[in-house]
Amino acid sequence: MLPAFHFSTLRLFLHRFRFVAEKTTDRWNKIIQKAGGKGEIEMTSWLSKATLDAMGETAFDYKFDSLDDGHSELSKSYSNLISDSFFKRSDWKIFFEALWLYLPWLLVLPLIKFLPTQQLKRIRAYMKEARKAAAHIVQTANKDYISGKEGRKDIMSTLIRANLSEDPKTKLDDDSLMSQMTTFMFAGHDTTAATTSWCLYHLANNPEVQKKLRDEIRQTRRKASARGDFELSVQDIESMKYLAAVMKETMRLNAIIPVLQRQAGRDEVIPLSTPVKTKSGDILTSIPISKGQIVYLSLALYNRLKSVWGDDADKWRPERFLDDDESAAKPKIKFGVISNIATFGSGMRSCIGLDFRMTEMQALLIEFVDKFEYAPVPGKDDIIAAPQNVISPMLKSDQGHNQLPLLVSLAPDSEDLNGASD
Ligand code: HEM
Repeated sequence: MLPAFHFSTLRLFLHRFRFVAEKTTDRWNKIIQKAGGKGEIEMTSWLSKATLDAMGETAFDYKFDSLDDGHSELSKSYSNLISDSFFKRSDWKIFFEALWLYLPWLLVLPLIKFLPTQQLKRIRAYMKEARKAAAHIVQTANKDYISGKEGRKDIMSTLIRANLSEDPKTKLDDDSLMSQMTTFMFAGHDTTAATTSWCLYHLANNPEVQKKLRDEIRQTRRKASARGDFELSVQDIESMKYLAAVMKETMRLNAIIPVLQRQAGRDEVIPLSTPVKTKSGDILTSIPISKGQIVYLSLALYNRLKSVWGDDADKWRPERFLDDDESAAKPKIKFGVISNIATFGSGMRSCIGLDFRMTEMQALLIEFVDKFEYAPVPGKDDIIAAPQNVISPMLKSDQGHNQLPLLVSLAPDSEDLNGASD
């Protein structure tokens, strides 16, 4: 899959991410203009729409149109697929589903196609639509390859072309290729939506950081327009160190996949970097693991270890990721795939979508922060981290679904909103 996630492919996506970001701010602008210049916007649902559209545009060259209220069948069947089935379950359904865990898989697997639970019905409807869309992409990419056309640039098409030139023995069949579409949607949509929501949450609660970030964005835009460029280039975006620090600090503090699970392939002894004292007073310097044993790795805990990040590990402070920040944690142990943050896993199964997500979030945040100012909504600021399919913001006083209401108004000296500023 690596060719599909190559940096040169991702560069091509920047203008598509930008398009989605502009469409989102356009919708928000309409809402706040109607509310007299300042309005409440529920961020998680909008970001879920924006990231689904961005995923469609870049990964499959497919228009979900969810920012236009989801006219595509796939978008309708996918919308809130996991969170709905997670929360809208009666006690008997939870009991029924829990029973499966005690049945042999060989018995359960053939039944999954027919079981009438709400969750499985929705997953089956989604799979039907996803397969239709994926089959179309696979056929088009195959045709382009045979006719020697350069073809489409989305991730799936690049993946299909790379696969066609593979050794026939290791090639994926069409069915496996189509399954990748579902993997991308599950792995890359809600994850980015939740992380961007957390980012806006922290910016709303830290107005001085929000202003500093906006200043950096505008300064970079001024430099680009002095060069005669209308849009920011990839290099411009890469040069925005404060934006990167804001994103990294959010990913550190809000690891939206908090725990990974691994199964030991053989008996092993894991050495500990620091000895641990158990409740009975024994000192452990290593942990023995038996073959087949399940090991849980807490990414969220590592990201908040005081021994790694310093005494303010629980505080959101982007400055810790700036090179010139003297007080930034300089950890002795290096872990993960980006700046010692565990959020994307580590090693050969770490997140393949890391650069994709960085580029997407950069494009969204640049647009969002340049155009609007964000603040908590009085009386609706009791935000907690809730375990849904990923860890998302939710109101403590109104639990049941993702929610991040924020007060949104035009940012000072905001331009480019069809004359809507001032
Ligand atoms: C903030 C956003 C994201 C987070 C926090 C995240 C996190 C992770 C983590 C922790 C893993 C490792 C799972 C494991 O080791 O068991 C992973 C794997 C993966 N991610 Fe992401 N991810 C994000 C965005 C994306 C995006 C945007 C895509 C695709 C466009 C993506 C595609 C994948 C895929 C395909 C894998 C499986 C890799 C493998 O098994 O070899 N992710 N992700």
